[in-house]
Amino acid sequence: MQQAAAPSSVVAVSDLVVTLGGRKIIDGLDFDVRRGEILGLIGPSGSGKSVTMRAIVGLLPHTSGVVDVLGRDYASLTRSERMQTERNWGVLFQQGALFSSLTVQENIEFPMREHLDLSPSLRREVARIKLDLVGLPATAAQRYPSELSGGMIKRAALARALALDPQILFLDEPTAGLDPIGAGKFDELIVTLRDTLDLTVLMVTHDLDSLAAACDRIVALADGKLLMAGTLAEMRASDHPWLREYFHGPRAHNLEG
Ligand SMILES: Nc1ncnc2c1ncn2[C@@H]1O[C@H](COP(=O)(O)OP(=O)(O)OP(=O)(O)O)[C@@H](O)[C@H]1O
Repeated sequence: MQQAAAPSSVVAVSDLVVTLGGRKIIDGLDFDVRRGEILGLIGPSGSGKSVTMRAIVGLLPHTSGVVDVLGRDYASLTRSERMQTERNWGVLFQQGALFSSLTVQENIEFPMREHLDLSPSLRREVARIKLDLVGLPATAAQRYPSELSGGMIKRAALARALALDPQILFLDEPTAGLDPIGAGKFDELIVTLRDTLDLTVLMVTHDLDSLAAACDRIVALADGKLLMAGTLAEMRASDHPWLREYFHGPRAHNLEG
C-alpha cells in the first residue's frame, strides 16, 4: 500500500521493490527522510542499504513502489526534469569515487560543468569555497586523488557533492576507512554543514559513533525490509535480536552509560 508523503518529508520511499539479477533485494520498503534531519540507514551487510540509496538517486531502477524526492516521484520525471531534480542532491559514494585523472579542483567543478552555465573563473571560485567549507587547504585543489590521504579524499568528495548547493546529501559509509579521530571530525563536519547549509542528510553507516554523534533518527533494514525506524534510544530499547546485538554488543561500549 502506498503512503502519502508527510509534509516534512524530503525523501519518501513507499513500498519500494528493487529486483537485481532476478533476486528481490529490496522488498516493500517504506521510510521517509524529514527536512533538516540526519538519518542513519543501518542493517547487516547485504541487507540492501547501498541499493536503497542508489535506487533513491536513480542509479538503479526500481521494480515497483514510489521514490518521492522533494515532492516529485522521480520515476515519473522527464529527462530534463530529472536533471533539475538531481541538482538538488549531492552524493558521496563509498571510497569517494573521485575521477582519478582529474585534480580535486576539476573534480569539484565537474558537476558545475554538467549543470550550470558559469564562467571558468566563477567555477574556480566556487570550487575554492567548497574546499574551504569541508576544511581542505587551498593547496589540495591542484592535487590528484592518488596524492591525498583517505580522510582528504572523503572531504574532497564531499566538496564535490556540495558543488551545486544541494538540499539533500546522500552519504554511503562516509566514515568507513577513517581512523576514529578522523571519523569523529567527519561526523562533526556533517552536522556543521547540515546546520549551516540547511541540509537534509541520508547516511548509510555501520559506524555506531556516527549514529550517536550525528544522526537524529535511524532506519534499520534487514533482508531489504524495514526492521525499525526510530531514535537511537528507541533502537537501543528494542528487543529485536539483531538490534540488541548491534546496540549492546562489544562494539557498542561507547554508547553505554
Ligand atoms: N548491481 C547489482 N546486481 C545484482 N545484485 C546486486 C547489485 N548490487 C547489489 N547487489 C546485491 O544486493 C544485496 C544488497 O547489497 P547492498 O550493497 O545494498 O548491501 P549493503 O546493505 O549496503 O551491504 P554492506 O553493508 O556490506 O555495504 C547484496 O546481496 C548484493 O550482492
